[in-house]
Amino acid sequence: MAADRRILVVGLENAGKTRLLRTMSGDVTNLMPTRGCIVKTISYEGRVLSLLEVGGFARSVWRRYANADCVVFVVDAHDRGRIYEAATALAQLLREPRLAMVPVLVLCNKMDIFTSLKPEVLLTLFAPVLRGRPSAVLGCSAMTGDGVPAALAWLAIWLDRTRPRNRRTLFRCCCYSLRSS
Ligand SMILES: Nc1nc2c(ncn2[C@@H]2O[C@H](COP(=O)(O)OP(=O)(O)OP(=O)(O)O)[C@@H](O)[C@H]2O)c(=O)[nH]1
Ligand SMILES: [Mg+2]
Repeated sequence: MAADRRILVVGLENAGKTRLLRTMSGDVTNLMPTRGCIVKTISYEGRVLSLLEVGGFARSVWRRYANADCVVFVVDAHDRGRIYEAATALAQLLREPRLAMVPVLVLCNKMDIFTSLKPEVLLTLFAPVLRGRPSAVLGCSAMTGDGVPAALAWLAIWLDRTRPRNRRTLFRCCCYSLRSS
């Protein structure tokens, strides 16, 4: 089996990260805010993707998990009052040197709610944060699954173009976080 590729999934509390991972893996159990982190491993067209969610409440430790091949940043596009906070949080994370040039996918979640901000609007806010690296800003609904296949397809393209990183510390950090949360 192919070596797994590791994707760091972060975003503010309530953005929909756990729902997204569950939609990707076909798990429909109840949601709770994530304390520490969650790992979901899925198969996608011959690839093994390990998706590591670090909860929004654990924002101060996101960068401990920077040894990833790709970053997915989930935004609650319906929560207009926290959009700037979300962009600032991503900008702070991407100052981490280990994330230089790592592909970043911004997922504008909750597109099933018609008053949510559209990806085109959020693009203007996130573009300066993403400048100089492979990136995309896409809409999705973790609730209905709309946009999730396109997100996976984008990740697959960029993972195939980049070599796996040396990430021996990723799961050690993860165990530490689970013990300490
Ligand atoms: N309408 C709608 N609600 C969503 C969507 N995605 C998530 N939610 C809801 O938003 C709430 C938070 O979802 P979670 O997946 O737990 O959010 P999270 O980003 O993992 O939050 P933390 O673990 O606290 O960082 C839940 O009530 C979800 O059902 C979506 O696409 N549309
Ligand atoms: Mg969560």
